[in-house]
Amino acid sequence: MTLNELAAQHCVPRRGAEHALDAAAVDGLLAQLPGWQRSADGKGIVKDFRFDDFHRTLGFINAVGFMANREDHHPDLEAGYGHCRLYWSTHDVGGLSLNDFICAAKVETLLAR
Ligand SMILES: C[C@H](O)[C@H](O)[C@H]1CNC2=NC(N)=NC(=O)C2=N1
Repeated sequence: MTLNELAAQHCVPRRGAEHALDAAAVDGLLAQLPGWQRSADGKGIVKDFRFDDFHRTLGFINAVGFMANREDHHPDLEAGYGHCRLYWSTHDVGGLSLNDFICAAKVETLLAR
């Protein structure tokens, strides 16, 4: 699946370990997402986004937050003056589901220009 095909999908509720993606599926999807990596805990994917100043960082956070509410799928955020680290994981699955990759792809399209 390409980045644009991922970004065109919408999250659906995914609950239970049967929705967890295996290592090969995660590798295949990560290959479509520039700069995204597995998190240290192995249960998520992360990327740190850099911005020139605080208001650009906050604008990004607000755009991500709006999308996340629409999708009912929410990232962990860690931010400072010029950066925001996003962490996507599916709590209801206890690891990575397709929802995490759909949202990561949507973040990439938010930034595309
Ligand atoms: C009912 C609703 O779909 C769930 O509570 C959603 C809300 N947002 C969520 N966000 C994330 N990151 N993981 C989830 O499992 C999750 N579950």
